[in-house]
Amino acid sequence: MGRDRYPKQSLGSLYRQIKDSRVLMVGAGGIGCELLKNLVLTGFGEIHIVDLDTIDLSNLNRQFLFRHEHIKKSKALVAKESAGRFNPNVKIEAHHANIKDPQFNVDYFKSFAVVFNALDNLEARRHVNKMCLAANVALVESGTTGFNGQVSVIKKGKTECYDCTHKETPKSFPVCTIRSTPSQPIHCIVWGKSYLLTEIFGTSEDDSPELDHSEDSENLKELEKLRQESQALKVIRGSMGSEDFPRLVFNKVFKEDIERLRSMEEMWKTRKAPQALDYDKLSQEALGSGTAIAQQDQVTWTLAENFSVFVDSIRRLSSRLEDLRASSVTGNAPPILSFDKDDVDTLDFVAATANLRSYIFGIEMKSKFDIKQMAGNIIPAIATTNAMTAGLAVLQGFKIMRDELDKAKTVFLNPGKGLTERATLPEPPRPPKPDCPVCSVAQTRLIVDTSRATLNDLVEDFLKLELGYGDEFSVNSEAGTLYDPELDDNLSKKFPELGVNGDSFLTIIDEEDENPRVNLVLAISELPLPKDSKPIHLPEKLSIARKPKQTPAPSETNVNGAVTNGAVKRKRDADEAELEDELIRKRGKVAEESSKAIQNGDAIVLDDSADGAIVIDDD
Ligand SMILES: Nc1ncnc2c1ncn2[C@@H]1O[C@H](COP(=O)(O)OP(=O)(O)OP(=O)(O)O)[C@@H](O)[C@H]1O
Ligand SMILES: [Zn+2]
Repeated sequence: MGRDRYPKQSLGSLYRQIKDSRVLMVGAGGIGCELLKNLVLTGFGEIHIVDLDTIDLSNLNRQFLFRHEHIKKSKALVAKESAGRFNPNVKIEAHHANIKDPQFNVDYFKSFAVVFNALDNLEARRHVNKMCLAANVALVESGTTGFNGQVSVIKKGKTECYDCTHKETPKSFPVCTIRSTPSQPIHCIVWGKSYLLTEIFGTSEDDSPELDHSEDSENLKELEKLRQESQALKVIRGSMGSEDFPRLVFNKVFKEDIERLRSMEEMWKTRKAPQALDYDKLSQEALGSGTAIAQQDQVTWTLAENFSVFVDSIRRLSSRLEDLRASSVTGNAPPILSFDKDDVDTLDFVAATANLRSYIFGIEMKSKFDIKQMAGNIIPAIATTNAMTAGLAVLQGFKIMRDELDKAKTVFLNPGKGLTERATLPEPPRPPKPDCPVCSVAQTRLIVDTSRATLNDLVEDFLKLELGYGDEFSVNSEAGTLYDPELDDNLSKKFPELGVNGDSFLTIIDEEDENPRVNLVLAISELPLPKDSKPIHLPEKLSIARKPKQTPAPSETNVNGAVTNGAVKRKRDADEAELEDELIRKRGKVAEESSKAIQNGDAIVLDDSADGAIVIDDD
């Protein structure tokens, strides 16, 4: 019996089309492994995989294409090797690379019938969304968080794009809460991870997205003191590797800094004052506890045990950094160590220092296991959710292949009532938002001879003279604003000096009060043009619509309960808000509506406890 008998039977005429198609899968992690297996077994003729990461021990419980011997190898390459065995008729091409690399340009995206996202971060999802819009290729976007999953179809001009809806920014904490007045375990964990670890073994706390500096101006005096404390810690870094190093760090952060804080009586009128710790006393108490305790990650360590793990982990990290420094090449950036939830040395350090600080402030101490979840912002990944989501993604892929976009669905997967029942809630995709800055735009490719073209050529010659823009507009790259009526310093600069190269995108925002045009997105292609011609050339006809008149958008409540008004400029660009926040926002609605869907007989996935069969009815 041929391996393609069943796919042929169930897919009918679509089978041939699928066999001749080329699809792209971005991300080969939890969803990606399941998705690749589905694509290969369905018989998609050519599958490209892009993933930048290598395999980690913690991936193995659910990323079933990987085995222990694959740890540290490329996910994309191993996924190709493992899944290729399921169906040798399928051609798989694997790239161990970032999807944002310039080799994956608009033409590359154009070469696929469908793009499947199996990513885990907002930034990469936004990028693929933008590339698929530019290439006019359909994208199946998917994501999971614990028991919740979501699949949606994105097609230029037909459906909402990834950026049409607001994505929440990750949670950050005011600096003073973290550095001076912690009140919850998470505050101490962020302190251990984003302040102490980075100050001693990394660069500087200022880079951390978890620290919110927006209230800085209200606390200038305290912040000045905190800056001095950081400076003093930097001096202590100089004795890294010495026998005394753990004591020096300990006395600084768990004694002197705490005593200074405690002396600020105003601060402790309404809060419990912190209590400094004593190194010698704790080392006496810790004599019997040893370092093996660090392996017990489900129990809450005693104060003395936390002390032992602190001393041991700071020594482990110090010698690692010393070794890295000894082998680093002069001229390169000095080596640093940064937090990784799967790096046991950094995790032990963060767990122990967070707990010591919690003790000082009278906050509950936590187990290393709990700290790992909190420090890594981890919601456990559920293999079954990934598998179901990947299955739903392929079903949507079929509709795209059949050119039946009108039948495509945004599907929410969520835990139904109880543990055994699961349900999906399909909705028709929403239309594109007329004011979306990403998809409701005019878009074109622009050929630029970057060896000659200056920003002035673009602004004066191309935008004003050729396209008829007035005086009020701005030119923006991914790095920020390059030009607006108040910012003309860059006009004489050539494109590469502004960080704009082939396959960069520029967005032109018309800021005229009267009847402004929609945003214009220019996909730059680098090409030498004849010397006697202009250095910027528009290869295709372009028409730019006017922005729809603003009607005040209804207020909506975000995850954190803050009310935002859709008419106000959206807060954009956070690295890892991911799909999760959207899912959390929708979770309440899904739970409520899925029970309605059950009553109405709409599409549903039910785990039938009688015979274990799972029925997926997606239409
Ligand atoms: N810009 C990018 N280019 C290519 N691949 C990416 C990019 N960003 C993320 N990925 C990949 O997307 C995949 C997402 O998979 P998943 O959510 O299962 O994460 P993971 O890192 O495998 O697991 P976990 O984060 O739960 O430990 C990862 O393999 C990751 O390397
Ligand atoms: Zn959009």
